[in-house]
Amino acid sequence: QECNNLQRMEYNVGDGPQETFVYVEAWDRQNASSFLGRHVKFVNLLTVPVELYWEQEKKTSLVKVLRPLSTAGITAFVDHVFSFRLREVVLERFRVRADASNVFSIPLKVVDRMTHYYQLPERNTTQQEESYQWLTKTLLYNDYYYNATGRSFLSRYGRLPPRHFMWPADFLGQEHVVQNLTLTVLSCAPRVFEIRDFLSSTEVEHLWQFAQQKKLTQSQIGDENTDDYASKGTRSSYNSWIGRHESALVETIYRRAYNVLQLPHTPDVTEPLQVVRYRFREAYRVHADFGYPDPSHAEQPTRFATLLLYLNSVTMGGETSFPLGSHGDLRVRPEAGKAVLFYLQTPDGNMDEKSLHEALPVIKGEKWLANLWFWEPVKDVESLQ
Ligand SMILES: O=C(O)CCC(=O)C(=O)O
Ligand SMILES: [Fe+2]
Repeated sequence: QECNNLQRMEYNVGDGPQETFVYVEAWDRQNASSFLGRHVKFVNLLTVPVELYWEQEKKTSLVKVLRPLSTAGITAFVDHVFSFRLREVVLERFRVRADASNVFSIPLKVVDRMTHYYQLPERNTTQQEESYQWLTKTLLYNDYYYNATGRSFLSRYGRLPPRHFMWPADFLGQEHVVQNLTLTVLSCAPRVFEIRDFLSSTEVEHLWQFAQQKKLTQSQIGDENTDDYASKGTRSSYNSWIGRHESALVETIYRRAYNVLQLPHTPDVTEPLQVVRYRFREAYRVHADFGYPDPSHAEQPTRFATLLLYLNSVTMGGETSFPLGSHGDLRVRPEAGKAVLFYLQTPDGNMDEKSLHEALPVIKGEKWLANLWFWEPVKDVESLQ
């Protein structure tokens, strides 16, 4: 049974009627997830920074500052209320919904009137004008997209479908053999695969030794403009980075990873290996690995897939969890040498909001793992907002 389909969709975002193919899950979710975390996307259409606050009954806290004409995302929980503020003035309030598109923009419809009212600078460069056009078209497109697919459109309008190959995930337990490794489907949407013995015990040992020599530093999350909603307590691990050319063995692992994803070796679309150590109770709360590039960037580069490499077996806790897995909450147990591949995009060029995942707290011993991230279509870490 095909569980992922492309379906024709007609739309009009102001350039006349158009049609395209969008990704739909032709899949009957057997255990609809009761998980209440959602990816929430924010769009700032103004030419000034706007503050995003989390509104609780007794206190409000700054989550992040949205740059002018930009997009940002967080993982939030159903029924939480946020506000956009400009110079302390609440412009808009909104609530995270379980079954709606959680894409919120400021202002909703009246950008030019607002600009006038608040005496904000007008869009005065071609780049600003271009970003504004892309962002408004993206918002219009999201209405069509959500109606057709039940998912939010998290990419920028006009982003091409991935040029990279994607392994199909048609049913649970489906296997793909590449060289002498087997990818086994653990979830159809998001597409998650387990690869046993991806690393030999020698390689595990080598990576581990390598990581010991590096100075581990407290893990950062992608955005520095955050406070407690998004960052405090979200990631408590320590990590370091290993470049692919730092040792011949690491280079071999990179080559194998490219083969497993069926990608050409050039251009290099990977980041350095990020080695992570979790101690007792350390965790990484539910998050997405993709980011939001500048809307005026033609290529829209962002992360495409994550390959997790487990460097030890954890006896209690420390599982990687995919709470929106196609067959309910999926928990992968860390086992030395095992890898997990999951895609962050869908075949139509959208970001996969169901790829949210979490590193559960370690209950016994330590957990060591390496992240290997692939970008699409090119690697451009600087482009993320
Ligand atoms: O530790 C894990 O199991 C997952 C790590 C992760 O999601 C990340 O570092 O982005
Ligand atoms: Fe992650």
